[in-house]
Amino acid sequence: MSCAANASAKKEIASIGDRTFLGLDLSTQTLKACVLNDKLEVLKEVYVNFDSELPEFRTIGGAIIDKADNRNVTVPTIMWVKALDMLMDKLMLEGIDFGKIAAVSGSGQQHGTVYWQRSAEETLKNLSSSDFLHQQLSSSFSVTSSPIWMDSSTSKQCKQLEEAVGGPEKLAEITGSRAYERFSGSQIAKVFQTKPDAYKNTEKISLVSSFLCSILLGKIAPIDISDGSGMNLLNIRTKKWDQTLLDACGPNLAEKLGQSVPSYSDVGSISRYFKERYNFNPNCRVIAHTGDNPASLMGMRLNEGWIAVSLGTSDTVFLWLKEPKSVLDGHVLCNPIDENVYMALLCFKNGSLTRERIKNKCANGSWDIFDQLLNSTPRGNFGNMGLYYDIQEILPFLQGDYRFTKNGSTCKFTSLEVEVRALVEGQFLAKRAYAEDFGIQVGQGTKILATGGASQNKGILQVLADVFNSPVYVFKEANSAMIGAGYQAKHGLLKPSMSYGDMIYNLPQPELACEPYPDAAEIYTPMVERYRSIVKDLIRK
Ligand SMILES: Nc1ncnc2c1ncn2[C@@H]1O[C@H](COP(=O)(O)OP(=O)(O)O)[C@@H](O)[C@H]1O
Ligand SMILES: O=C(CO)[C@@H](O)[C@H](O)COP(=O)(O)O
Repeated sequence: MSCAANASAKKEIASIGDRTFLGLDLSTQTLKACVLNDKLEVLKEVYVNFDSELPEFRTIGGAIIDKADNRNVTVPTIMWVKALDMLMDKLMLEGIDFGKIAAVSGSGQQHGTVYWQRSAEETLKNLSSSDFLHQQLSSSFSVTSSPIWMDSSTSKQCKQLEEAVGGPEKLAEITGSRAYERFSGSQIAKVFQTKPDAYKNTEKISLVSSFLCSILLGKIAPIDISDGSGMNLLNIRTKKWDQTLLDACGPNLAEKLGQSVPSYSDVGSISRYFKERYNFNPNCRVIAHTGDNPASLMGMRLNEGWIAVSLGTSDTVFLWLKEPKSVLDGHVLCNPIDENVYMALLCFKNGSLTRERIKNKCANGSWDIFDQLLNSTPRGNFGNMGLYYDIQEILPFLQGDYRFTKNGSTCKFTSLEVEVRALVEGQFLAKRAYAEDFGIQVGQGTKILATGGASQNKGILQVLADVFNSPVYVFKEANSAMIGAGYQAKHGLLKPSMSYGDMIYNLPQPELACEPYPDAAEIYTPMVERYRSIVKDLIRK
């Protein structure tokens, strides 16, 4: 190390009150960043939207869906790298003092996998700070398009994984979930089976979260146990990979994945590339990155008694869980704050993009008109109900549009406003039905915390409050995964001297957005039962 480098290595990060934290979120449609001060207030946010700012990759909603069957869904991995180049430049243009950043953490859309070519780690270590990352990492991926969470092409591999351990119940008991098509284990198995040479040339496999972390670290970062629980490969009790499951997916998988770590782990200092190109302080620490839902749990400061509903590209329902449980519909993940507890997660694929389709069809592409239509129909929608699945849904496993009047199935509703309400009510009826099946108590005393892009929409939140017969709260900041990553940066840096609870103790409480109408239970409790029976029929058919 030169004298100058040595001196700068000793340079302290800004005084404690002056230090900042960087939180990143590589979600489906956007790469987001926030800079938080030591009080965890947001100083700056910047975004790179994939469809509009990186049009050369031709994504729609951040993904490329294979039109042949709508089941193969991927993203060119290099697009995410280029987005990071752009995000860093935006932060620089905003005048961020990178030297004050004490720690960085991040989150990523869950389940997606990145396949690092042999020698990629060498490339990561030796990046030249005068060039963009995407110019230098363009040949670092043995599989150039990463399968993401919207993919549903791996039913065959799911069956194989369940058979390897004695059935779906056993797999759910070990890993927190039965086999799901989007989970990383079956995706890796598909790569091994369909692209054996690419698999052989793969030195390491990352999740989207640990891939982002690897770039900041300048070496392959470990997978954290919380995002790792979305792979069908990790034993959620021992927090170790399950060898039988690894063997069922492909050879030498343990080496390719590396050891998993608790989500708050300090995994090293920021790489030379970021120090030289952006003037990061050499003492800036990189904290492990996690999945966007676990990061949201942190950002929403969720504790017992609350149910979180995230309305992003996917819609998810999640909550804090003290003990793991075995369920066939839904997931149990290791908790990103404390490895001795868990979180429950339900995921619905057809969230915001489906709402956008109906907005474009019925409301001229305007959320304001969408809201007017929603508000011009009564709760219960005159007995009309709709289920809309643009792509293969997870819960329930259905695709297509299904419309019902109070007398039975129909191909078309009589008005646009009925269609809009049918969509929104149908989406929340599904969430309530699956939440109840999971064992979540809905009703008396339930409090809902909403987040994600669509949580800015009061009309949508009112339907959520009514269907769940519970008040809905929001934080001013709707991007809880990004904020949660910022919190994890500080938590990981200070642990064990400061607990997460102490760290967030003085932060503002969420604000009440909507309360249910007095007739909500009377209207929606029977509708949940009707929804269950419709779904049962559709699945049987
Ligand atoms: N006013 C609004 N009403 C309903 N949905 C909205 C509104 N504003 C944004 N959205 C939705 O938010 C979505 C993006 O949410 P976001 O949480 O950023 O997604 P992700 O994190 O998955 O990339 C968009 O697809 C858009 O449909
Ligand atoms: O598959 C899941 C969770 O199991 C999704 O929730 C992804 O994590 C994508 O998240 P968003 O981009 O929609 O926030």
